[in-house]
Amino acid sequence: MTLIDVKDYSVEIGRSLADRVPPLVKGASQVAVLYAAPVRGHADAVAEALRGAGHAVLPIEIPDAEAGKDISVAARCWDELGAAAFTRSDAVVGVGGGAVTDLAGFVAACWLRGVRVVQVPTSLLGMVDAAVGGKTGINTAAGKNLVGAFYPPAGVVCDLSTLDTLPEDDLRAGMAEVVKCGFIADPAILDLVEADPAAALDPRGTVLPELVERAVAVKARVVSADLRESGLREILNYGHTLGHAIERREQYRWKHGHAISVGLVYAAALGRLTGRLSPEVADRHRTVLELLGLPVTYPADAWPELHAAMRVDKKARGALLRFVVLDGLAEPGTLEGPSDELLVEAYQDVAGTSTGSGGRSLR
Ligand SMILES: NC(=O)c1ccc[n+]([C@@H]2O[C@H](COP(=O)([O-])OP(=O)(O)OC[C@H]3O[C@@H](n4cnc5c(N)ncnc54)[C@H](O)[C@@H]3O)[C@@H](O)[C@H]2O)c1
Ligand SMILES: O=C(O)C(=O)C[C@@H](O)[C@H](O)[C@H](O)COP(=O)(O)O
Ligand SMILES: [Zn+2]
Repeated sequence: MTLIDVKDYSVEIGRSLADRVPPLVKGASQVAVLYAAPVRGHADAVAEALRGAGHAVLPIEIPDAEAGKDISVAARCWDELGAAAFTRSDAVVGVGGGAVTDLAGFVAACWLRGVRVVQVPTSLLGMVDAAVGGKTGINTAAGKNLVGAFYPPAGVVCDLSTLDTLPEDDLRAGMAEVVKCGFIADPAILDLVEADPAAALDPRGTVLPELVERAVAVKARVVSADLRESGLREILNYGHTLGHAIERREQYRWKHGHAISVGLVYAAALGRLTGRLSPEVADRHRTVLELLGLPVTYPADAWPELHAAMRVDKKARGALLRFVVLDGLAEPGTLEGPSDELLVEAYQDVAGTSTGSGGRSLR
């Protein structure tokens, strides 16, 4: 097992780790286990380990994927905690993909103004990103993750054996966030993917665990330095300004990682067109993502809707849009208040209508 420390807690990475959960909820009489139907088996294993350690378990099944990140679902969880007389010494455990861990963290952050939460991510994306770092929340009609709290977990248990049941499409989607970490901080990730994309996607091989560890290390370093996103943490949002707009336009039926994949190509185009990023590194975004079978294009006629949706991005300041861009490999920076002309030009890379502007500078 590998341990990666975040400021006040650790991320444990290994196989068959259900028994690592009980020590993290020590002192709790009751433990609510939140999960969605596709991971019921994994949640049962965690519940069994908790019962074995003497805890009373309150299983709460929530709707799958983005349908779970809804205020009505959070309210139902709070009703169940209330009915069970859940106290401040009790604990919540989220078992599932990023949607479950985001919701579980939010439920725990608000109940009695904060009870312990332990995250047990079962998707690749949950392990390398969603369950680590304390961003919790739900979606609203206005956009993605617009209501939430920074609420760090008491611990994160990444049981790699759960990935054996993860659908391949979701495994690929998680790789978008891994690749993001490669571009913003750890280019060895990109080298590993390019050397053998099939190995990178094999949950029983040795490459995927290394990618998980590297991506978690990037996230751990960043959130340890800036939990509340007052500066450095914004780099983890690389590719997300357009990505979240796509998710909203698709009414959350697109996988988060798929939307972020397209968003990464867009962010790379912004870097290239402002003369900050070389055409080679910008192109590398598309090639790495394509090697992993991830989407890199989106319809041209969607632009007006996407542009409007980007206005509620959390990095925006008033009417000023702000993007994370690269000044080189592993050199993230900020692009503030880009012109509409630049935004449209960059979108042509995504819409497949680019006229091949190469390294041309456009500010
Ligand atoms: N809080 C953060 O910092 C952060 C970071 C990145 C993403 N997110 C959020 O995470 C969500 C995306 O997470 P995701 O990609 O895990 O999607 P998801 O939670 O929707 O899971 C994808 C699908 O895989 C299923 N699944 C998960 N693990 C499984 C397993 N081991 N076996 C079988 N099926 C399994 C889920 O039930 C779901 O159907 C988005 O809501 C995104 O906004 C949050
Ligand atoms: O941890 C972060 O910070 C991130 O930005 C990680 C992202 O991958 C993640 O999707 C996050 O939920 C997006 O946050 P948001 O604040 O833009 O909603
Ligand atoms: Zn993300």
